[in-house]
Parts: sequence; C-alpha cells; structure tokens
Amino acid sequence: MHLSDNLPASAAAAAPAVAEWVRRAPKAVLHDHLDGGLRPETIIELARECGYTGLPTEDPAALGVWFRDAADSGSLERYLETFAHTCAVMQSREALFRVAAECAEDLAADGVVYAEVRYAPEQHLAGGLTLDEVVTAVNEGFREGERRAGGRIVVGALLTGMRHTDRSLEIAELTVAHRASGVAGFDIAGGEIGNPPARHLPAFQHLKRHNCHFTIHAGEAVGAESVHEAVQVCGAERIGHGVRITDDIAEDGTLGHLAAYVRDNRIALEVCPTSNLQTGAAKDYASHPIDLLRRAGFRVTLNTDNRLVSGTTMSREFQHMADAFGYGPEVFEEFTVAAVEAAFLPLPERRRIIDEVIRPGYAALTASR
Ligand SMILES: O=c1[nH]cnc2c1ncn2[C@@H]1O[C@H](CO)[C@@H](O)[C@H]1O
Ligand SMILES: [Zn+2]
Repeated sequence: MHLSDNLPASAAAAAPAVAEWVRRAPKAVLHDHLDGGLRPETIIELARECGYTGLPTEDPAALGVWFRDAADSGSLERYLETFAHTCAVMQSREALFRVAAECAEDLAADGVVYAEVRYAPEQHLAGGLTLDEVVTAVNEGFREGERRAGGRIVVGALLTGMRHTDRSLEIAELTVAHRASGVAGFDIAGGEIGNPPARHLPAFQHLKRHNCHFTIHAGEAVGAESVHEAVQVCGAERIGHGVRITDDIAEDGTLGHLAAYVRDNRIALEVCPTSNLQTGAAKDYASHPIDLLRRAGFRVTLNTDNRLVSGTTMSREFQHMADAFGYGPEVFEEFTVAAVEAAFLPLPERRRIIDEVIRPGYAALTASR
C-alpha cells in the first residue's frame, strides 16, 4: 500500500509514493540542518511577525516548491543561497524555539526515533541574541518537540561553525560549554571550495582537548583530498556526505589507502542522496555511490540534509533508495543501526536505542509485512 506524503501537493509531484512500511520503519538521522528544514507556513508566519519582506512568495505550497527548485542548481554555493530566507526569520528566541520544536515533531511524525540536528549559532545573532541564548532557545525547543511527540524521539544538537567565517573556535568553545545540556557535538559547513577544513584546526584541537565529538562536511563539492584532510589532519569522527571518497576506489572496486582507512576505522559517512543530486555531487539515484559504499563495507548512514531545501523526509530518502536499489527493511535496519552506532551519545544509550527501539521495531515490521 502507498500513502501520499503530507507535504504540499505540488511538491509531492516530485516526491516518491512512500510505501506504508517505509513510513512505519524506525529511523535515525545524523545529518539534518535546522535552518534547512522549516515548515513553509512557519517561514511565512515568522516573516510576517519579524517584518522580513524578502520571501519569493507567501503561498506555503509554492514556497516549498520554490526552495526545492532554487536549490536544484547543480552547485553547492547556489544551493546554500536559499538559506538566507530561513535564517532571516530565525533571529529571536521565540522563532528559534518554535522552529526547533516543530523540527522534533516533524521528524517524530516521520518515524525518526533518534536525531542529531545541526545549525550555525553565528547565523542567528542579527536580532541581538548572544550565542548562548541561541543555543538555549534551540535546546528548549527540542525538549518541547520531544514532549509533544510523547517521548517517541530523542534529539541532540550539533553546533556548526561556518567554514568561510572565522568563528569556529568560538563555536567549538560553545559546544564544550553546552555539552551537558543537549549539545552532542560540532560540525563545519558552508561552501567547501576554497575553505578546506584545516583552516579550522584550532577549533578541532579545542574539541579534542575537551574530548568532544565532531563531524565535518567533506567530499561533497571537493574530492577525496577534502575527506583526507577532515579525517587525517582534523580528526573527524564522521564525515558529512563523504561521497567523493569514491575518487579513491578503483573501477574494479579496489580501495586506495584513504578509502580503506575510512572503511576499516568504521568512520560513518552521513550520506544525503537527494541533496547530492541537487548540488551536482551525484547524477541520479540509480548511480548514487551509496550502494557501492555499502557493499564495500563502509559504515553508511542515510540522511535528509535539508528537508525543506531538498524537498525531502527520511521516508522519502528511504523510498528513493528502495526504488533505485531494491532495498527492503533489512537494509534500512542496517542503515539505522549504523547511524545509532555512530551517534554522539554515550555507548549505553546507543545500545538501549538499538536493542529496545530499533531491533524490535524492525522485527515487528517484518512480521507484519
Ligand atoms: O550540504 C551542505 N553542505 C554544506 N553546507 C550546508 C549544507 N547544508 C546546509 N549547509 C549550511 O549549513 C548551515 C548551518 O545549518 C546552513 O545555513 C547552510 O549554509
Ligand atoms: Zn549538510
């Protein structure tokens, strides 16, 4: 049986028909940007409240389509331009709280049981908030969203430093300061070309000194050398995207030294297929390297990147992969367990989610199919 999605009808035209078992499957997402996943109607309401007049349309369905189409640019830089609109309306405590609460609610409604959601605190200071106030507002929003979802989801925040600015050390310090209260780790994001991760080495060294988790966007717009720098120079525990690691895999499947290192050390790849199609990191779903990487034994996780900007959900990403590669519940269970194993959570908590939520959820799914 197929159910239609709950996104606007016009946007649904480009979306796959999501099978009911896909929607019910327990999911975990490690790579989802808070400012890339707002509800269109929320953007419009927040814009009215704060006096932002730059939106391309005030029709929610049309706005959803506009984001996805504008981001279908073939370039990461143009994809990222769309975030000016979402960040513009996320400049008050109330707006951040609302967006974070709705994010947790929407993920839970899609069957996500564990999420790490990232954003760049430095992009939310235009209304006069301090970095600490931004983090507190978002954390409180996540707690509210967890409550509204009846405890069916656990959400952690990742604080992102923007790779083209010079605040990453400050954001790393903020991560350490808030780690006992809802912040799970750190990330760097933004345009990859011309902004290699090692430019932010002091931030990574600070995190290492304080035994803090971090991931790095790499191997999305730049090739395997970017993954090399993120892993070997900066010490990333996971890689955001990472799909261009295939530069280091020969046609016959032989792994180069870097690819072998990443695979053998179980460094998780946070793969986001739809986003990759939009930014030109992959040509189409059928030729997306996720299947090659999975079969080669990499720790592959499946993610949304930006639910609004990429017009997607976890269910849609699952469905695209099921359609392209014939994946059934056993593969999605593998991706979901891989994500929780690579989560920035204490080990007993990871084990609890896998043993008490994910394994039984898939067992029930398989029994009822
Ligand atoms: O796939 C991506 N690659 C690089 N940067 C990204 C991606 N998606 C979003 N952002 C950037 O991360 C910021 C904080 O959430 C966003 O504002 C956007 O500029
Ligand atoms: Zn991303």
